Amino acid sequence: MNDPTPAAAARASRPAPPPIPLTIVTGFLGAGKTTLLNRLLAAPELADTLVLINEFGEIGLDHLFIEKIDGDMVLMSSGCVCCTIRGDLVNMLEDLLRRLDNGRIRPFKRVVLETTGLADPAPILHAIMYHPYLTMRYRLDGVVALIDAVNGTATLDAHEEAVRQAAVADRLVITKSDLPEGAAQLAALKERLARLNPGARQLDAAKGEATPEALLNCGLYDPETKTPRVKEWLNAEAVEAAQEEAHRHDHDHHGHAHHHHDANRHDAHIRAFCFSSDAALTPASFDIFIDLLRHTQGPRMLRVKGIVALADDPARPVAIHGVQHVFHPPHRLEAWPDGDRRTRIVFIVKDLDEAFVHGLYGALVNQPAPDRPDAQALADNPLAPAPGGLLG
Ligand SMILES: Nc1nc2c(ncn2[C@@H]2O[C@H](COP(=O)(O)OP(=O)(O)OP(=O)(O)O)[C@@H](O)[C@H]2O)c(=O)[nH]1
Repeated sequence: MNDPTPAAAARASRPAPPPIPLTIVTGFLGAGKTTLLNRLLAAPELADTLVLINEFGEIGLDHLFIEKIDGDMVLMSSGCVCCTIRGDLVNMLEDLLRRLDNGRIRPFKRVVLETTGLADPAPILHAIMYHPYLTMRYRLDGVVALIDAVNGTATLDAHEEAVRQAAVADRLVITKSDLPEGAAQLAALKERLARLNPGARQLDAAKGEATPEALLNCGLYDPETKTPRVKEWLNAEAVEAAQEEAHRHDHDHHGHAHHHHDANRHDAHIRAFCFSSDAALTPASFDIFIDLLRHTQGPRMLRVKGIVALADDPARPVAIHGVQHVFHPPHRLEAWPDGDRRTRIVFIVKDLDEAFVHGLYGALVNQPAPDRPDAQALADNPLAPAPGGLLG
């Protein structure tokens, strides 16, 4: 229906605003996405950038680690953007446009979406590329996939999501080649990535090659430039989206809308949990906690990140980052990033039981599990060291 008011007429006569470039930053768990974003957001080219961060698991911590943000930031947690909250991503992108048009948020010139490390990028690309309104207002500027040189080869062997992330990318950013373990695998990794995605430029983050100029303005995302497998994935998404639409239509028709949710898209063994505690560890117990987790559970811990209160300086927590068996040196923060002063650690694990972590932490802060004495909790705990190990 035509709206005859002068305001509507003025709106209608305004030229359509240029589409807003949208960059997707993906890469497996712990590959270095937040680290790269922090560096990029400090650059003048990224002024007025709106950052969307999607986290896997109930409690997101990434926003605490983003140091400098010129634009706004929206955290989407409790689900992975590629599956459970795919509809939410579309709604959010539409909602941001409404707010922008109504002047209810600070204008932004660019959007960067950081996916979860477990995201399959195909449904995200599909949602953005084939949505009639979003394609008018956003210009998919490119997909940047990060690959960690230390864990990259093993991750590509074990996780199809990582293969897909690398295969759909316009830019492949290799991180951690500065670490000896990463440098040793670099040549083979680069060769593998070139086979997987011959059209994508490879950039070495440690050599300073992942600059805004190299990563932004990749041009409109074009699946035609990708290998045939990528096109297959995107087509599969088109079929699934059509099925979802039909399914939704059926349900709406019968008066009960139903949100389709493919919970099995990720490996059923992978899950996320957030551990929190009011009790502070001593620095020595903290070292033991990390060593025990690393040595006994390394391969099961896909990603560990958190902020930990230490008894020697509880006002300055320690940030920890673990990626499989590799724990990056923890660093002291100058202050707590928000009002919550509890130790909070997010674990993304494969076949690791949350109760083990609680038991170990409890034992180290002298808070044994209620049904077991302290030593017993440690001895029963699969995290407990083997005889002759650190505590053995
Ligand atoms: N040595 C080295 N460390 C790096 C590099 N890039 C990232 N890191 C470290 O790797 C760890 C994980 O980095 P993040 O940026 O949090 O990784 P992420 O991909 O955002 O992690 P998730 O959001 O959990 O998937 C941190 O300790 C970083 O300091 C690099 O190029 N070299």
